[in-house]
Amino acid sequence: MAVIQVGGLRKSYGDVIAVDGMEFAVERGELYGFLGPNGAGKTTTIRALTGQLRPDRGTVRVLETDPAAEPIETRRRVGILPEQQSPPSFLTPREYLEFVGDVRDIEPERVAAQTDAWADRLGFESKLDTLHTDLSRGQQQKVMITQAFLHEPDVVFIDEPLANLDPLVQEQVKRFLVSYAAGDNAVFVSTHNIDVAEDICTRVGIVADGRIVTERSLEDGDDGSLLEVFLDRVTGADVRDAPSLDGLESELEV
Ligand SMILES: Nc1ncnc2c1ncn2[C@@H]1O[C@H](COP(=O)(O)OP(=O)(O)OP(=O)(O)O)[C@@H](O)[C@H]1O
Repeated sequence: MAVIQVGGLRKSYGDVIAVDGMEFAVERGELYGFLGPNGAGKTTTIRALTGQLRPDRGTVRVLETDPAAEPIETRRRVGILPEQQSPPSFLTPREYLEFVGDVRDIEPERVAAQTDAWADRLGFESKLDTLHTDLSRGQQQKVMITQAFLHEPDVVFIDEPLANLDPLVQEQVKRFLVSYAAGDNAVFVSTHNIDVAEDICTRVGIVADGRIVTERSLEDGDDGSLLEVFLDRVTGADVRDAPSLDGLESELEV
């Protein structure tokens, strides 16, 4: 049974139609990639899925709950790593994670154990008691990843999970996401990065103009690379006319 379900979703901001006719479903065990260019409607969809905005039309269900009707309950049960969000500058990672644990009703001992495990996994043990204002962007991103998984949620929404991380930590986070999804959870990753989607996702939905234009399972070896499908469905370009795939690919990784 699907733990994330979106049907006929529409959301506009004034005259701008950000999402229209968005449809997809994600089941436990899937690492679903939401891949699309700037302005395709990815963040708007995630905000509808996490109870941060009310759709104009359509159905949104997360763990069988309507996030617009029960935003607090939804946010308690899922993990969210929003795009470009930083932990509070006036707190240390340890204080912030204690605060997050408190809001989510997690036992303090479990919060402490999870904090130590994540600090060890991502290598920020020495920064646990340093104010966020004195941490690098990458170190702050590690704290944000930790808060999303602190309560070991069944469903996690992540916007650009690898932003600001060095290559070694990127590999660790990628491996963690794959194993977390395989443990009967659903991980939903929004990204521009075709390589990352191809590397870790079990299935990818390609988003353009506010809806999914095609979906690809990456487990059963669908024909063609994701880049070719992306170019064909999003830009209408024939990849054989392209002078260099590498050049195009880096252009797409905004
Ligand atoms: N608060 C807002 N007010 C007006 N228009 C908005 C607002 N938020 C988003 N939009 C518009 O809605 C469309 C979809 O935006 P959205 O942020 O959902 O795209 P996205 O796929 O997440 O893009 P990116 O990859 O650049 O983050 C864009 O045209 C954007 O300009």
